Amino acid sequence: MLGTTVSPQHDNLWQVLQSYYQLTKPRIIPLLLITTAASMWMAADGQVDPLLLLVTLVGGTLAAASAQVFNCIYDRDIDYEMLRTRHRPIPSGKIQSRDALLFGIGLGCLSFTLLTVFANLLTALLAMSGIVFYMGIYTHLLKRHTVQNIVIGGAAGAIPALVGWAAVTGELSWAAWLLFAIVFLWTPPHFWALALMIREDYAKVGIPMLPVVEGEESTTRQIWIYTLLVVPVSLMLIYPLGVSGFLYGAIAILLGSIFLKKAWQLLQNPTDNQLARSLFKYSILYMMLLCTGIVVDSLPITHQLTALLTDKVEMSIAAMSRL
Ligand code: HEM
Ligand SMILES: CC(C)=CCC/C(C)=C/CC/C(C)=C/COP(=O)(O)OP(=O)(O)O
Repeated sequence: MLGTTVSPQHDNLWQVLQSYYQLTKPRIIPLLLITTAASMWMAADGQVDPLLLLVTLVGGTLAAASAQVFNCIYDRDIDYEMLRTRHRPIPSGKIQSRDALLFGIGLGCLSFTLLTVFANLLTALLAMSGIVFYMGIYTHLLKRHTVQNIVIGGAAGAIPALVGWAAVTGELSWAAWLLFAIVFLWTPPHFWALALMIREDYAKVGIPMLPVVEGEESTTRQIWIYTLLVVPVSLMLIYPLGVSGFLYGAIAILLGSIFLKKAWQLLQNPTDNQLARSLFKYSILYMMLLCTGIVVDSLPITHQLTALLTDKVEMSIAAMSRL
């Protein structure tokens, strides 16, 4: 049954368009796309075909939007109950579930067609698997039933990294799976920091998010463990995989140190909402800058500058050893 929680309001065209836009949870999509783009640059050794980049990012946007629309339909009952989400288009009565369903299907079909025609079938299938995983596994099976919901469900959010690699190469490789692993391990600190701030909302609707079920101390301990894991895993792009270099390494170490410091501070003060907010905001900046680091590191100009610098250092060492 696809009835709405509140009877639909009649708005002008602009308001209707805005409501459909809001239904796609648009604020999250850019970061998903940044992981796709980073993966594409890495796969293409810094030289990405601009048309393929555009098509993949548009296809990825449509797929993520479709997934979010289905999630909004399925979760309309709890979205209506929670303060953070009750203004969303379905619980607030601006869009009917039936119309949203057609919109979500349309977005998914467009994405599949675009990616199949202009990228390749693997890319399109991966994007569709993102929709199925987010909707079927995370939203339906896990979110309301297990405290591990976002750990396993986090795999959906990591799929865009695979999409980017597949678009460039037509296959998957260790590097693609490593970027997947970085996003996967990053998701628990990202989400639990936020969940610490809004646990009452989740408790009210009976969603078993970790801070609700196990409390602040256990949550901050698990945030710390995942942060401890994500930092060394981010460095594996340099060794053993050898797909990123010194510049990325410096960026990953700097960003990772700040991530660890913030997670450690929260571990020492599990009830401090300001620290949780700061970690949540930083988690977004971390992923944004880490992916930017991957892109910049992959550029031919960076390779040339690194080679030049290495030559100079080697020459200086040779000159000093002759003295
Ligand atoms: C299971 C995995 C995830 C869960 C449960 C989750 C949950 C959330 C929630 C509840 C918010 C607050 C949104 C709001 O206030 O409406 C949020 C914000 C955000 N998430 Fe995640 N997230 C997950 C994975 C990801 C991934 C993989 C990315 C991108 C790589 C991402 C990027 C963002 C961004 C950029 C924001 C901030 C949006 C804003 O500006 O308000 N999230 N996340
Ligand atoms: C390739 C592809 C299409 C991948 C799908 C990626 C995707 C849509 C990830 C979303 C991750 C996310 C923000 C989950 C929050 O859901 P929630 O239901 O817990 O959030 P809410 O409480 O704000 O509703």
